[in-house]
Amino acid sequence: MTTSTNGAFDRKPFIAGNWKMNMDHVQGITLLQKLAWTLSDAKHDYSRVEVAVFPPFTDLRGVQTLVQGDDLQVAYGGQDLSQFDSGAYTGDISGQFLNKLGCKYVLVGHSERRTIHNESDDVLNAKVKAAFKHGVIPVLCVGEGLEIRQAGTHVDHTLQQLRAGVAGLTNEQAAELVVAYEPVWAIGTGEVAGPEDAQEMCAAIRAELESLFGADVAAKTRLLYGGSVKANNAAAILQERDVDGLLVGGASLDPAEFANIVRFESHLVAD
Ligand SMILES: O=C(CO)COP(=O)(O)O
Repeated sequence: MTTSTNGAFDRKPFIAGNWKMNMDHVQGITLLQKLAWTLSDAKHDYSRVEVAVFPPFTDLRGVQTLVQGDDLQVAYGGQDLSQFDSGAYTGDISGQFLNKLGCKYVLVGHSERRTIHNESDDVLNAKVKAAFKHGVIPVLCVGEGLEIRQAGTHVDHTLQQLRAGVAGLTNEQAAELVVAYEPVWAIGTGEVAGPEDAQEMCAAIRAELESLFGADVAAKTRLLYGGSVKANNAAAILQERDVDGLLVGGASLDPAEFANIVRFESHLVAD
C-alpha cells in the first residue's frame, strides 16, 4: 500500500470478507449488522478504506435489504457467477441477477472453485467478461498450490492464471478489476504468507499488468492478498508497497476480528 505526500492512499485500500459456505440468510444479516455497528462505533472512514463482504447467494437479498434500509456503507458481492447470461444452466447464477441484488463485486476463480469445481482458465476468463457485462466488478483470484511453491515455479504459475483471466479485457476494465493473490497453501491453514511473499507476488502481478495494459492501468488496479489473514498479521502485509488490501476468509466470520483487520491503520507501525 502506498501513500502520496498528503497521506492519501495511491489506491483505495480494500478489505473484503469471503464468508464461503457459512452463515445462512438469518446468520448473515446478524453478522453484517454486528460488523456495521462495530465499525460505526470505531468511526470507520469508508471513504479511506473500502469494506466488502461476500456472503452465500442465499443471503444476498437480505444483505441488500439491510444495506439499503440502514444505509450501510459496506459493499457486497457474490462468490461466483455464471459465464452465461440466462437460460438452461441449472444451478448457475447470472451476473445480471447479482447486479439486480446490488452486488458491486463478484469473486471469480477462487482456488476452491478451481479445484473442487474444476473451473478452467477459459471458463474463468468468460466469467470475468460476464461480470463486466453485467456491471459487477470481478475480483480475480490467482495463486499456487504447495507443490508449485516448493518447485519454485509459483510466479510463472500465478502469472499464467492472471494472463488467462484478463485476456481480451479493455484497459478500462483492467484498471477497474481487482486481483487477489491467494496462495492455496495459506488458505485455511494458519500458514499466512509473509509480507515479503505477498509483496513479491503482488509486484510480479502489477508488472505483468503493466506489460499487458500499460503503466497507467497497472498503477490503478488494486491487488489483494488472501490466506490466513488475522488481525495480528494484517497491518504488516498491508504495509507492503504493492498490496492494496486483503481477502479474508475465516477471520471475516467474527465481526470483532474482521473489524480489527479493517481498522488496520490503527496498528500500522510508523515508518
Ligand atoms: O480463501 C480465502 C479468502 O477468499 C482465505 O481464507 P482464510 O482467511 O480462512 O485462510
